[in-house]
Amino acid sequence: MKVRSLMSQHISDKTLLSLEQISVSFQGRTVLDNVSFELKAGEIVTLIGPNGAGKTTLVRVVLGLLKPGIGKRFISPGLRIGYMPQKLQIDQTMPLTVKRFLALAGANGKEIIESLQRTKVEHTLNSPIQKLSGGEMQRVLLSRALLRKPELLVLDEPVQGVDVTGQRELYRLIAELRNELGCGVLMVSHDLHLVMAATDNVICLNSHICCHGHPSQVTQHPAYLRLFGGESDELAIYSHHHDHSHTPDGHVVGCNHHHHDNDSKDSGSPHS
Ligand SMILES: Nc1ncnc2c1ncn2[C@@H]1O[C@H](COP(=O)(O)OP(=O)(O)OP(=O)(O)O)[C@@H](O)[C@H]1O
Repeated sequence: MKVRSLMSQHISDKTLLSLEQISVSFQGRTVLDNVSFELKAGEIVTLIGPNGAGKTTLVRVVLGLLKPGIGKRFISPGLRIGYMPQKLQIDQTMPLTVKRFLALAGANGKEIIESLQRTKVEHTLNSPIQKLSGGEMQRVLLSRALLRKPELLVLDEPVQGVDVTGQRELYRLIAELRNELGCGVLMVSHDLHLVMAATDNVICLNSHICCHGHPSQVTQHPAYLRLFGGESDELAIYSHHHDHSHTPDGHVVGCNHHHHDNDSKDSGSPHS
C-alpha cells in the first residue's frame, strides 16, 4: 500500500520505548490488563479505545508518572519526551500571552518563535492564551511539547476541540514533524478515520489490547468492529451520495436510480 511505504520509511530500528505485560488496578479494579508494545524512532503509534478504556492511564505509565502494579517499562537511556496533555487548566482571569506561556516552560525568545513557526501559529505570539481558537490552542500546546526537542512525542487527544478540516491539518502536521524531527509519536485518539492516514500502527485498547497493526488491518478486525462497528455504520450513512434533489416541502425530484438502504434513511428526513 502506497501510504504504508511512505510512512514506514521513517521508522528506524532504534526502540525508544517498550512496555512488557503491564497491568494496573485501581481499588481492585483492573484498568490495564497485560499490555505490551514497542515504539521505534520515527514511528507513529495511535491508541484508540472507548471512554474509560485506560488510554490516559497507559500514557501515564509511558511517561513514568504511574508505576504499574505488574510489568516492566523500558525507555532508551536519556530519552527526551515531549508531552501534550489532554487538558490544561488555565485561569481565565490571568493575563497570559502565548509568548509568556511558552517562556514559563523555560524557552528563550528564539526557541519560542521557532517552535511556533514549526506548528504554523507564529501569529499568536502576543495573543492572550484565553483568546485562541481551539485549533490554535492545540498547536500552541504542540509547540510547548516541541521545546524539549523530543525524541518521543506523547500526545493525548491532540485534535480535541478542533473542527474536521482542522483535525486533518493537525494530523498532517504531526506526520510532518515526525518526518522532519525523526521522533517517535504516541498519540491517543477517539477519531477512527482521520487519524488513519497519519499513523503507522494502531493499538485498539479496552483495558487489554483487543487488536493492533496497520490501520488498514485493524479496521477489518472483528474486535475493532465490535467496539466501533456502530460508528462505522453512521459514517456510511453520512457518506452517501445525493443524485436527486428535494423541493422545499421535502419531495424528491430528479431521482434516477433504484431504491437502496441509504435512500430509505434519507427519505425519512425531508431536508437531508
Ligand atoms: N487515579 C485513579 N484512581 C481511580 N481510578 C482511576 C484513576 N485514574 C483512572 N481511573 C479509572 O480508570 C479507568 C480508565 O481511565 P482512563 O482515564 O485511563 O481512560 P481513557 O481511556 O483515557 O478514557 P477517556 O477516553 O474517557 O479519556 C476509568 O474507569 C477511570 O475512572
